Amino acid sequence: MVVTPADNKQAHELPKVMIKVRHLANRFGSHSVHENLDLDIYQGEIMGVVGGSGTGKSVLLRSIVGLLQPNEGQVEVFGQDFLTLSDREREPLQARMGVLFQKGALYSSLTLTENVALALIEQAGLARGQAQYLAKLKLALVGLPSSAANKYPSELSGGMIKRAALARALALDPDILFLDEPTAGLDPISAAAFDRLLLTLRDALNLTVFLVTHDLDTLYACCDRVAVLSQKRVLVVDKLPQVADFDDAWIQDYFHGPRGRAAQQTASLAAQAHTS
Ligand SMILES: Nc1ncnc2c1ncn2[C@@H]1O[C@H](COP(=O)(O)OP(=O)(O)OP(=O)(O)O)[C@@H](O)[C@H]1O
Repeated sequence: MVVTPADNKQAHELPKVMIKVRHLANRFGSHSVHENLDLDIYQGEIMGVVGGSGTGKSVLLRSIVGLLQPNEGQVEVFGQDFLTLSDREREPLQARMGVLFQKGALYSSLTLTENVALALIEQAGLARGQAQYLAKLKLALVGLPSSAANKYPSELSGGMIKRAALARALALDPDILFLDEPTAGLDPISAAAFDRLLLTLRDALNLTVFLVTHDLDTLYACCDRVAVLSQKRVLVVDKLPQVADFDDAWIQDYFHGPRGRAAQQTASLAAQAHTS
């Protein structure tokens, strides 16, 4: 059973913090992207990270997973001060984090099985045969038919490629999954199917999910809480209705513009259908 922050509160227990970011600053030359950014992510939650283009959502993701050294601040993951660890100390923790990058980036010259197996060979040191066997299980886990396993990315639809990239992110059985725009470029039906898959996997695998998205339907369908990046920091982090009520021009446009209203209506209809 997944223990959500809400369940934990009911049990009068504090939720376990999986990612703790404090006073983070990221600057590129004279361009300051983050200053004094704080964020906590709890075990088992899906945290949606939104914000205008260029507000630093991907930079935040890269700072947390250790691909970018911030200029200032602390990043604790699994209770460990990530930025002060040596590469050797950090590697086993990084193996517990799966990442699906914005551009999906599967190797075009490898089949789906080979793409997923590569992570198991390179990062877990598995023999090729074992890695390919496990890779096929991961592809099945994300709902790909066995006939897709030996295909190349160019032979597949966008939705199938996203699923394969997700299988690769899950290759090492991570505790935290980072997704950068996983539904970008998908048609609405494939995007909704991806959202359902994410919820199922979160529950089945007890994942904590850091989800960068512009997709309002995904926010309504999947996220336990939402963090809005603006003004170089997390302007607000809360459950979606509270965030949508926050007094800020970008937030009001985003959540209460035509697309925001449509996403909210879809979510209410889905909730009604679920309860009737
Ligand atoms: N390696 C880098 N060198 C210089 N500038 C960078 C680098 N990486 C990111 N930036 C800049 O940091 C800012 C934030 O980039 P980031 O990709 O995190 O934005 P984002 O919020 O994810 O945007 P989008 O929603 O458009 O994907 C941008 O202005 C970008 O140009």
